[in-house]
Amino acid sequence: MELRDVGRRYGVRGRWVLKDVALRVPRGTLLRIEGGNGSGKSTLLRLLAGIDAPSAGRITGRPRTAYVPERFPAALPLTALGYLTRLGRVHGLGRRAADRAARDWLERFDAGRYARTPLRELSKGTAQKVAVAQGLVGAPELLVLDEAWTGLDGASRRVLDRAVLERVAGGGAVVFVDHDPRRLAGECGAVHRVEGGRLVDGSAGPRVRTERVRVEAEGTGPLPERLPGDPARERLTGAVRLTVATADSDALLHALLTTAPPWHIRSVTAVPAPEEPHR
Ligand SMILES: Nc1ncnc2c1ncn2[C@@H]1O[C@H](COP(=O)(O)OP(=O)(O)OP(=O)(O)O)[C@@H](O)[C@H]1O
Repeated sequence: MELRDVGRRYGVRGRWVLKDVALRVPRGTLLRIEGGNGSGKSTLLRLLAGIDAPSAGRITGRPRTAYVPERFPAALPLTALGYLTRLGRVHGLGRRAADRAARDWLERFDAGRYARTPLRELSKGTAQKVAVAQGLVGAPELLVLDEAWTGLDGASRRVLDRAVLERVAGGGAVVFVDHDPRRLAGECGAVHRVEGGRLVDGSAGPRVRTERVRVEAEGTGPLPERLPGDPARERLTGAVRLTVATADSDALLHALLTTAPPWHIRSVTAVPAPEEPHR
């Protein structure tokens, strides 16, 4: 697939969120997209996924694509298995093959016992497993992952890491955004950074200096007293800001999303080392 001079703005007079983006996504490659908050990463992923169209430029050679969005539409009136089986059918699998693939992926994510559970009754962690499984069930030629690891437990994150590498080894392309700069580090064919609406080579950028992650979250219940990574806490209006070492950020997000009642994640920002505030 190839993007040529691609631009995207929301509204005819809106500012260009992306401009003159040129990108080739060859088969068998793993591509990381990075960039600051609101820089346009999700916009680029939606264009790559084909669920949004560019305002300028062209996208050619689209392969069979699956997309795991930042937020999963869990309100569909389907069970986990019913949903995954349908997605498998959409990707061209026969009824039995789709059923088998759906069950396999639920098992791999240790969620087989929720096969018959309606999507809207799933916990946040299990819903995220289903969200990720729907991207994998049809073995797509292009897989687009927007923060897909967030909300998964440690074992499931490793399952997803492996699944991504399997897709790439099988000739598929995977493009992802993740707040953890170590995610599949060393495995990426290329790292690109969205900066000022342009796509630039990101491999030597702030990524390597990132040591901490700042999470802003809001919730109706109390914040758990013990949180992974013992984050620095800062109260905001109606929210809390937590800063932890990058190594602890996944565990922190998982703890916030799975506490009862769950906390809602407002934003996740990588904090480059030179800007690190005093704790
Ligand atoms: N549907 C939309 N309508 C209007 N503006 C939008 C829309 N989607 C995104 N934007 C704007 O486009 C810009 C880029 O947003 P985008 O979500 O792509 O950034 P991002 O890098 O993924 O951000 P984050 O890291 O916070 O997820 C932001 O200013 C955002 O407000």
